[in-house]
Amino acid sequence: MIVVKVGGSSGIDYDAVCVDLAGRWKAGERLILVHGGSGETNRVAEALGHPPKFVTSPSGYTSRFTDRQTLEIFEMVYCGKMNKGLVERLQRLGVNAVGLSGLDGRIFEGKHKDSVRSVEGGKVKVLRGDHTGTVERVNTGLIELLLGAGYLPVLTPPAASYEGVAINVDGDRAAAQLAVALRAEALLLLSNVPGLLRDFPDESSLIRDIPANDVERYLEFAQDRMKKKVLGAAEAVAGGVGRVVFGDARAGKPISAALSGAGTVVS
Ligand SMILES: Nc1ncnc2c1ncn2[C@@H]1O[C@H](COP(=O)(O)OP(=O)(O)OP(=O)(O)O)[C@@H](O)[C@H]1O
Repeated sequence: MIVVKVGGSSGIDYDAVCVDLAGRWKAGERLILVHGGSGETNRVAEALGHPPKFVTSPSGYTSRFTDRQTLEIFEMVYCGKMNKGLVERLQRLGVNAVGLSGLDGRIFEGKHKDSVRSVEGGKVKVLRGDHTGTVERVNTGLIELLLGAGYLPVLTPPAASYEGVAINVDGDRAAAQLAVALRAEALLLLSNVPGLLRDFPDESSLIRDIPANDVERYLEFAQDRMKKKVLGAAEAVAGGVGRVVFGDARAGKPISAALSGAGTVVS
């Protein structure tokens, strides 16, 4: 089993990802697609007059402050436009894909965090009314049912809280938990960069290999949202996933390239 997570930043070639995915699926490989949608969510939120608000925690992690209205916009984009766009591409390529969010069948579950600490102007503020959390549990029953019946699952945040509330969760870490739960042989985190760069945005500074027992040390090279990918990779390899690759989804055959060693390989 291979878990492929494709991001939602600008420049990603979703046609290239789906053509590659469809080819491998039809050849008999079992794969699951997880996706993001941050770039499009930002555009739609601006257009709807509710611009995105990002907060940086005292430990340096950036996240989207998700009030109820933001959550609804997030769902429109992630579960609507992005998810159905990918399912449609796969259907046109002859793959019977099924798109679901983590809320459906409680595929992704975690604790609801209602407040977040944010560093603003050198001071730490507590913001309430946040609909976020982290995936702690993956319920694989529905996924196994779909895979067993020949469907390719296309999954997206949000997740379900233990009380059944929709929560915005990081897609990379959700994909990592999924890969662990399914005992996947590989997790591919594909985005609009060649991999983890030692000196972002200099693409010639690509880090080619990271030893599985030393992933967290590489957090120092990751800025803002890349930190979550490094954290997800650490969680996946600690949970028994054989290999995590940070790969490029901007062109070519992104999945095949990542599986044949392009990008940053954590193993
Ligand atoms: N050291 C680094 N190497 C590579 N990219 C980095 C680094 N530090 C920060 N980044 C940023 O991380 C981004 C990738 O993370 P991001 O979460 O935005 O992507 P995504 O997975 O495509 O999106 P989504 O959240 O929608 O799934 C890159 O576009 C880049 O701007």
